[in-house]
Amino acid sequence: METSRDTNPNNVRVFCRFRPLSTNEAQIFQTKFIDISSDCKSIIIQPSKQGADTQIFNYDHAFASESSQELVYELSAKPIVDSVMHGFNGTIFAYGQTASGKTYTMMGPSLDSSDHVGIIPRTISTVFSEIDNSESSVEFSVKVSYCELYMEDVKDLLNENKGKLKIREDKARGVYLEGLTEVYVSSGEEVYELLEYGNSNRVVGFTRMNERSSRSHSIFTLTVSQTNTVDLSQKSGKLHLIDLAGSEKVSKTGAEGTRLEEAKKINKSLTALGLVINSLSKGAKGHIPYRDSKLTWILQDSLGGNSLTSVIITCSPSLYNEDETISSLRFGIRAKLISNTPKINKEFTVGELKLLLAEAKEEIKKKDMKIKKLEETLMRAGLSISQSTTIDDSGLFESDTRTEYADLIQELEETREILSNEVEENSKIKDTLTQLQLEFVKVRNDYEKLKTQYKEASDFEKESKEKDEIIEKLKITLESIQSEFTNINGTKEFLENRLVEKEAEIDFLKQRYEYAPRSQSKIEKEQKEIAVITKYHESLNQVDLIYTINENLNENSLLEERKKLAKDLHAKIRQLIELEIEFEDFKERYTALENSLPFDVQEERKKNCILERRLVQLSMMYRQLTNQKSSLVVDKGIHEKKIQRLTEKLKISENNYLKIKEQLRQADEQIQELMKEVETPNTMPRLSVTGHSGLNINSKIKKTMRGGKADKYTAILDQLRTLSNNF
Ligand SMILES: Nc1ncnc2c1ncn2[C@@H]1O[C@H](COP(=O)(O)OP(=O)(O)OP(=O)(O)O)[C@@H](O)[C@H]1O
Repeated sequence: METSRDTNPNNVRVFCRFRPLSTNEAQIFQTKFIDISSDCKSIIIQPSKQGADTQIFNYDHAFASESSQELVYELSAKPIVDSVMHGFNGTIFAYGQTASGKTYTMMGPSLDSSDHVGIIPRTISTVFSEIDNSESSVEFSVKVSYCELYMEDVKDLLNENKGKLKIREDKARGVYLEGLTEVYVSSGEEVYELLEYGNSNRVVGFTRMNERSSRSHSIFTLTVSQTNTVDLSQKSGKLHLIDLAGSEKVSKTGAEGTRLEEAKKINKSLTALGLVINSLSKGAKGHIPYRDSKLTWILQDSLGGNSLTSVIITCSPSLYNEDETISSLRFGIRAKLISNTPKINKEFTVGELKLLLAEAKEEIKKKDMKIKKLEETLMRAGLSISQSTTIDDSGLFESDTRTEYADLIQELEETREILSNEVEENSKIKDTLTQLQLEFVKVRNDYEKLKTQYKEASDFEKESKEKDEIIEKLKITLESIQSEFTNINGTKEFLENRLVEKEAEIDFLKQRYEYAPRSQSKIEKEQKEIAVITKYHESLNQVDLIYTINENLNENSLLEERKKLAKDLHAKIRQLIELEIEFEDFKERYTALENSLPFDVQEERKKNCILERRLVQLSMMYRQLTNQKSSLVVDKGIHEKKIQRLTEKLKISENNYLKIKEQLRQADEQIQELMKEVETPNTMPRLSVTGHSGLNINSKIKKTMRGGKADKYTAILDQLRTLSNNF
């Protein structure tokens, strides 16, 4: 048997995986009957019976026993996971006889060993790492559900109290399970916890072929929704990861009682799956028996619908299982022929809707022109285009042409109606989007305003802090000035006292002078006389000078006058000399008088002089200090007024702070409400779950994540929250 390798990219992709021989098989049925081609695309089965042909099965990839879990994931699952991250639906399921390695492939032998984990845990890691690495403008939300189909009943593995779930179908949601628990998650760890919890609820039992045989089909579903916060476009991808129960020959598994009943149901649903795949592989357009079993009904979209699907056929390499292996390989070949119609599940942006609208308008225009031309042709043929005029009336056309024309008109009318409906629909969507955009702009503006207010508030806070510091400094300066002033006052008082003392001393000294042979006043009087004489002498010298000048000017005419003046001058000089002699005499007498004073009086005089100088200095200091004091008093007044003004400003700013804080709180509330409105999923019913401890399976609250972990919007909210908390 040979199958075509070149298939449509939308076809179900099929992989085949052989597990290693089990211990039993290795001991008893060692013979391997299969080979894998060198390009790992084909399985070659050598005939075990004489005369039979070699069989070749072609797949997208064939994994040998030693293939790693990572390789299986990278080739069979990763491309689908990537597509889900781009808004496509995806399904990955493992199919094969019991104990062929389905659970090993989908889940892995244990969730704890990272090297050996299977497709489901690896998918979870990919999803969260792709979210982390995507654009920060994209907002993600991820929700998971986990259920099993046991004995033809659907059970919620995340809430065992749910009972049997019903399968529903509607246009908007397609096929879904009513009441299935869907949990929003924001990290791989959360999903692992849910997985472990769900796995612990799965029905697993011992059979002769498998110690831990899955007695149910399990469906783990991840829905990744994303919103581009720039153009507001939205898309969401749903990924079903399915571990089917294995078909089994009851004679081999030795199933009895419950195990037998389980085996019957499992085989029945797998037969239904085979029939659906058969119908689809033949390209049947009509009825596909999806509803013949719950398994095929649930998988309706994954098989021939809006989904990218990978099937991994798991097989035993042992000759003991030859029939089952060949049967599984055939199933895979049929599945490979199924063509799906995957499409991105996205909401249009305004720009895209505008484009669609423009295209629709263009189409209408073309059709209108066609109609017009046809009408003109009719007119030229002498027909009017009134309601009553029919082609039959004219009798001008052959019946074929009439029918064609009528069909065309009909088609045009229908197209026009469809297009106008579309235009109407588009304009409604456009309005909604415009409305949403306006709301978004409003929220953004509000945020900008708040940001500005916050900035102003912080500036004001900074300014106030600076002012507070200045006030503090001024207070300290004032205090030091006041203490300096007090010191100066003390010094001033001390100096005043000293002055009084010194004045008393001077008085005392003055009294002592009275006993001297010549009093101080007399000395002063003599000094004054000496000064007068010196002045007079100087004036005489001046007159002499003038006289000399005049003499040079007019020697002859003033001769007489000169003689007279010379005479006067001589007389005055004589007088001066006499006065000088007398002055010298006075001086001598004064010195003698001073020398004749007793020693202590002389000392007292010297002291007196020093004290007088000190007194002058102190008086000057006192005057300076008084001036300083008065300027300090003025400064103090100014500073006090400044402090008063700043205190008033501070009060005003405190009030402003309180107002801004209140505004921020209100804005935060508004944003929270807005976000709740935007985020609340309106399609999924809210579930109330009870009975689990520790595990948050009640999480119907959407947890949004930003690509690149640079969550701007959340950051804004956090900023606002912190801001309001900080106040
Ligand atoms: N590729 C593999 N490498 C090593 N061991 C494997 C591999 N595949 C399966 N096994 C082992 O084979 C045994 C059966 O595997 P598994 O339980 O996955 O089969 P199954 O198809 O899920 O069976 P069932 O349909 O009964 O649930 C397990 O012990 C498993 O560890």
